[in-house]
Amino acid sequence: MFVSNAGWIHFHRPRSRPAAALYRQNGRLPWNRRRPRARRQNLETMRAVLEDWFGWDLDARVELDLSHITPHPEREAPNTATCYADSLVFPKESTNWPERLPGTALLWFRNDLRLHDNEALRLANRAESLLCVYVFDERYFFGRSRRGGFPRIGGHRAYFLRECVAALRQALRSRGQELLVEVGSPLELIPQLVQKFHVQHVVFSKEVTEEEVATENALVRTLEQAATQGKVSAAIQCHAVWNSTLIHIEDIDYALPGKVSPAPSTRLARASNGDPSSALPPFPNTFTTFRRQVEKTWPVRKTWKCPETLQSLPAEALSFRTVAWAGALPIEYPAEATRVGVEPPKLLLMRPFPDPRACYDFHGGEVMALSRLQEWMWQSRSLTTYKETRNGLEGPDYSSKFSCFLAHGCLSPRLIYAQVRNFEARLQSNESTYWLLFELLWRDFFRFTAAYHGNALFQRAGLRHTRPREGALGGGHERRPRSAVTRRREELTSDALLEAWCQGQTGLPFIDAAMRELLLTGFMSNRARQVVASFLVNDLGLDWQLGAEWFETQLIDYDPCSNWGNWCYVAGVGNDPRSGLRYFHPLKQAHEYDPNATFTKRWCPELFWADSALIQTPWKWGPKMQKAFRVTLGEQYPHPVVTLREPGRPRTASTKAQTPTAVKEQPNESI
Ligand SMILES: Cc1cc2nc3c(=O)[nH]c(=O)nc-3n(C[C@H](O)[C@H](O)[C@H](O)COP(=O)(O)OP(=O)(O)OC[C@H]3O[C@@H](n4cnc5c(N)ncnc54)[C@H](O)[C@@H]3O)c2cc1C
Repeated sequence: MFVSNAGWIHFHRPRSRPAAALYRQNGRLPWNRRRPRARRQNLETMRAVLEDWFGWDLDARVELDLSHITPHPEREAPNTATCYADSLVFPKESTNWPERLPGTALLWFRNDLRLHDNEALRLANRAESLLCVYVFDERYFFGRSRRGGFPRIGGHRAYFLRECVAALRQALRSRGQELLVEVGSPLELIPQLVQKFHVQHVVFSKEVTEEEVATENALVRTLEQAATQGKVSAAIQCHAVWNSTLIHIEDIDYALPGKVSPAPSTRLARASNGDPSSALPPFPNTFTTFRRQVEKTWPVRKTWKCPETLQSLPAEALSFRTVAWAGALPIEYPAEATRVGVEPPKLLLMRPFPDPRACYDFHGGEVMALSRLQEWMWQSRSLTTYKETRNGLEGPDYSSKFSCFLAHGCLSPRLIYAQVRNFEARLQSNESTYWLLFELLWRDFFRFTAAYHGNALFQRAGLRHTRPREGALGGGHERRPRSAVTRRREELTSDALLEAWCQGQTGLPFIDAAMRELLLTGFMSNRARQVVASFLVNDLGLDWQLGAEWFETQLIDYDPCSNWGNWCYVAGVGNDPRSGLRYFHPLKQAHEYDPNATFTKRWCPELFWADSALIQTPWKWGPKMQKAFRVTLGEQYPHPVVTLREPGRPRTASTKAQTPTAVKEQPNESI
């Protein structure tokens, strides 16, 4: 496969296929250097053709090496050091870190898979030698969610994560370092490495959610125990570094567990159990209070640039650089997987078939993240219209698509901030440029909220500590005489309803389109997320935790704080100043955000012939209409699992009492 000077992508044909068939299939694809989208589509087609040749095992057997294709000049991956040189300056000292760390530091990469603005790396690099480690945590790869029993991590995210780790390893190698990759439990593996390489400092980025904090604390306990038994150095120290938010936890005046001042470089056990009963006020319940306080001064620290060279590997580790001991990026699950009796796991780290309808071709890694930042902000200048387009559903540029990179730590939120300020100073400052920062504050807010409320975020009662209404059929329902359709709803069990929702088979085209997009690509727009979440809670009357768990499985950009925080919010158990559930009427939302039904038809192609004005209410189609639209309900497309009240019709007194508040956008509060 190569790109000719004329800009055509040529495929070599595998010999095993008849030449005529292949020629029809591949031929030549135009690769227009001036049109990145066209190029992307061609690359997608190319991938699809290759997938077809090699079947579903493409990624396992053949690594698509596109590096020899000359990159499009506009899409060229920027070099962190040069491209953003003016915003990447050394920040004020974050904490009271020591100038030097004696001995070897082990840097455990978690959701901070980048070199730029990575404070954990910065601290670890002060040691005499540095050992970088990433562990594919078996708990997520083999585990199941608590209520729904879904896999904790699905194929889309697993593949993206693998790309992020591969890119990190590449970046470290280019600076004379190495990334040791392991699969298993960090609680077992890290102490082993500490012992083997005589590590004195274990450095990692601080997380805030239940499981991750439990892991951190357990690791500290294990190391302390090992130290008392003489297995590891008695001077072993753990350093948990705050690394993930726009606003540093130390720079907001709220009492939060995890606040580490005044002595951050102490044992984690002391550090992570900050005292919430200190003199500082508690973290606010509402976003507005938090935002106003932050916006008074915007205390965003400057970003930190990674040095060109890093400390060397410990002497004992130098030998593993060229041997398999450095760990292979797992394409398939390790043999031990069969021991725990999980289903064939090899699919999970492989990319599901890349759907050419996806709004964006997500690839993990720091370079891809910086490239996206460059492309979206500076080249297409989509930032200038972000506020107007952010509720879109289709295409790469209606929103930034930064979330996937932020969730895995390939992109620093402070770098985005610096770039926005740069953009405002050089090109344009308007409501849209502000709004991106506003959304990043929502991300921070959910993270601090998770830190403050701890486990409550994952409980059914959420942050309100009140029980949500049990199985209530929300405000979308009209009390009508029973029809065939409403009977169907009653006959369906909760499991069947959940299954229909997850698979995009509810019979409500807009909902199905969004859920199929999630299933097939691992991404869904913010607007669609709100609508499908509201539908699950209010219209299907299902437990919101099941929805949150399904999102956890599917989303590439899964972030426990943003996901569970938003779900709590929609389910009415979060920190929404308005009481009650938030209701997004699916029909109203469809008419408003997908008026021509292009999004719906893209993901529900069986409804392609349906009239755009009628497509959202298939239960109203009589036999003649079904014939005209070339679809038979119950065959090509399912009957709806619920019937919905027409939007805008006044509610009766009896339904009013039960119904959740329909969402009326409040510009200063809406997410
Ligand atoms: C039910 C539900 C579940 C969600 N789960 C996740 C999740 O697991 N991970 C995740 O990153 N986001 C989640 N979100 C928030 C939001 O939908 C995504 O961040 C956004 O769609 C990502 O696309 P983008 O990067 O193009 O967003 P943009 O509109 O370009 O926003 C820029 C950035 O701001 C932040 N942001 C925007 N909206 C929100 C929000 N509502 N809450 C928190 N941060 C926000 C994100 O970091 C995002 O990357 C969820 C929203 C809902 C309603």
